[in-house]
Amino acid sequence: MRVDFTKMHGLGNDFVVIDQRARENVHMDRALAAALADRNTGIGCDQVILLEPSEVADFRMRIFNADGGEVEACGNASRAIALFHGSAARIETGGGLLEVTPGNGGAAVAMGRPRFGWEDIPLDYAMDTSEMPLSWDGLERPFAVNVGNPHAVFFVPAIEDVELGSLGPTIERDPVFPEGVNVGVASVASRDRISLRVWERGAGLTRACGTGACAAVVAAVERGLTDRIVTVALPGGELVISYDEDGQITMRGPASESFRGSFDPADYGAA
Ligand SMILES: N[C@H](CCC[C@H](N)C(=O)O)C(=O)O
Repeated sequence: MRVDFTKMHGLGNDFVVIDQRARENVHMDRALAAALADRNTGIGCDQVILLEPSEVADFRMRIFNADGGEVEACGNASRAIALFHGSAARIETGGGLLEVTPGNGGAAVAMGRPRFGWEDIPLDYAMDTSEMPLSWDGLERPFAVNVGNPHAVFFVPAIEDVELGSLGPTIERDPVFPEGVNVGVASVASRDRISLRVWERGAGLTRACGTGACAAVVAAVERGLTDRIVTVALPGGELVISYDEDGQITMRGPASESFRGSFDPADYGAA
């Protein structure tokens, strides 16, 4: 039986969305997610997003990276799903409960509060997460934070000068990050503007990373580099992140539907 999907993106970070809230049409696993995400032999995307019923929210969003790994959070997909759903909703994710509000060609997402403890990131051993005493070929002393998923944020003078395509995977897979990590390189342009590139865990370089933008703003505010409302310029476009006095993160930005289609799981070796 063919399975319907909707192709969506947030600033070029793209998704295959499969709505299984009414019934399960296909059993998603690592192999099928990676096969669907493959840009040569599959549909092609950075993440596969599954919608399912939830006991604690309006519905549940499951996130599978292009490598097939299931993870806890995806900021850009949260906005895409808000648009897809079409009205305000509470969404259950592995990283916690999100509140989404669609509008103005995108959505606002209440992402919850960041966590800073070394075991929350997680890291392999105790250290100061606000300035990890480590370096990787000149990239050094990142701010580590969990915003539903783990991020290491490096502040640099010029993000385009960083060889993120080679340094990203090295850092992502460093044993100090037992669950891997998303790697952001950020430059602070002013008290309300940051430029950012992200090597995503399980997906590589993407056009945008919503949780990466949240992590970069939290890091910048905690280090006193910016005010609490910041425009983050990513390769695919801009997001506005606020990180308020009581620690709540809100992300605002666009989301789009690209096209709708269907696939036969048997073509991907699935039942
Ligand atoms: N690669 C991330 C998941 C997708 C995050 C990104 N696409 C976003 O918009 O937040 C991780 O493994 O935690």
